[in-house]
Amino acid sequence: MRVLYATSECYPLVKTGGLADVSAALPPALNAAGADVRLLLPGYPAVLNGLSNLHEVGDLITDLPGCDRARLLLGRTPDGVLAYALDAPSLYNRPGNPYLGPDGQDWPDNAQRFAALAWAAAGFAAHASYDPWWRPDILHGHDWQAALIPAYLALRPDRFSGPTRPGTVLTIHNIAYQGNVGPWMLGELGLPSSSFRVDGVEYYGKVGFLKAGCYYADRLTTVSPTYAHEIQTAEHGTGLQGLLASRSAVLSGILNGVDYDIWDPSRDPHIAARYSPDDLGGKDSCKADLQSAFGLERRPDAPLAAVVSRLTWHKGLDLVLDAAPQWVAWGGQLVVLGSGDPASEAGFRQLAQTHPQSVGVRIGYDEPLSHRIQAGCDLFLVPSRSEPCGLTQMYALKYGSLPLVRRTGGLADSIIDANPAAANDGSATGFQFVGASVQELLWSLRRALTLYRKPDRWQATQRHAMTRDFGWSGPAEEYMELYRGLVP
Ligand SMILES: Nc1ncnc2c1ncn2[C@@H]1O[C@H](COP(=O)(O)OP(=O)(O)O[C@H]2O[C@H](CO)[C@@H](O)[C@H](O)[C@H]2O)[C@@H](O)[C@H]1O
Repeated sequence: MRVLYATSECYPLVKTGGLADVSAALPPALNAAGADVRLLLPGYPAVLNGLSNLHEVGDLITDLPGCDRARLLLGRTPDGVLAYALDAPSLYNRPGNPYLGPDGQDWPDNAQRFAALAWAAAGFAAHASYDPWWRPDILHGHDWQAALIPAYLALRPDRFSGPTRPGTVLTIHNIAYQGNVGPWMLGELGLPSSSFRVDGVEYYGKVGFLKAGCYYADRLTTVSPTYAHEIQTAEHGTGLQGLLASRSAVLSGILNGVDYDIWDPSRDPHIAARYSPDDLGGKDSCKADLQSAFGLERRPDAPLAAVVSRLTWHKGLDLVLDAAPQWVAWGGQLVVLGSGDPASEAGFRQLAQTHPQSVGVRIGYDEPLSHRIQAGCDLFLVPSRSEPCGLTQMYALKYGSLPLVRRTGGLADSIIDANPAAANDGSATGFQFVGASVQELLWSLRRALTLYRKPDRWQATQRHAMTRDFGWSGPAEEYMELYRGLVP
């Protein structure tokens, strides 16, 4: 089973969020399950510099949207997965964030940049010249950046028909990001004007990349079963709910996994002391390390809650901001690592200034610090309004930092609330709340505090959380089954 896995980010080469973690971990897991997966990545400087043994394959590509000359290079990721880099300097040779310019705004040509990625992926279906030695059976695109792949196959048979048509899969990691552009872009994107209709690429008067993918892909997946259901509703579907409901027979939710080579407190090089379910002692040192890193009062008995997140509205962190004064009044501490919405950044900065002994805030992106936070906190907060899967709550389980989450998407599917029934039979792994309100968040913080004040029961819950298996082998099997359904 040859799978071309087209994605706009992959850890550790380029990462802005969870998509990068999945793109790094799922392909090796699929390869271990018997597939032959190769990545296709935009040739950002970090990708060209980070892939080893990079060499040119195939002919020059001269028909990409928005770019007249590009090369395909093949190399290996640090995890050993083969990866094609689409070397199109006019589109990708820019430093920093893959989507945003130095002014913090989207690059104005993002539509062309990611249409080109999809175009190159679709080209593998037709052109033996792309890589004479390797033709994919499946084209698997991720998020809006790769969502035009199935649209190109369907709408441009003049360019993209080959001896056999590969199956197409589109995975939605977050439906909130859709890639919508004005209809005047159709020609530049290589889409026929006849496709600008509701049963095509049109989406509320615009060209919708994600919409087009949802319409044309053979299979649609998203990253948790609950989110697969939620995106068919008006509350979460962001306008695509009708289309997705009409395609529910080919839509499924496969929960993401965790790469335990990277996220495991018994061998994490970033944390102050190693620990495991059998010996939790090191976690106290990690907590002390975290308190001093954020200049907080060194109180071993203070319940320390933490957030590591992009600061966007859908992550629900305004609720944390509003609940924090009460949490501090209860004796709690809080550390926050994140960046994003300027108002949210300012709010957290202000909170830390008001409570310097109890609240520490770091605005920015810091991978090693995120490990120290996972290890050093007691409670890990993910109060998202919507959360397709969420990875940090699963990392927190492994680090014995009990997740406190809103019951939505993958948070609902991965955390078992410490309600009386679950607490009695020992199955609880964290805390959930339902309504996106400060009152509900505070109520579950209070429940967490009550459990925290019973160290034996708290530690039993930690141990249970730490031994849950959210590795990638199960999800990889589910993707394999899906692929098999597409290959005759
Ligand atoms: N300031 C910071 N410093 C360091 N590290 C930071 C950071 N901010 C975030 N991170 C890291 O980025 C990743 C975030 O992953 P998530 O799954 O929580 O969210 P994201 O919304 O980006 O991903 C989308 O895609 C993923 C993958 O499918 C889904 O799980 C998710 O629900 C969906 O919204 C984690 O590895 C986290 O540690």
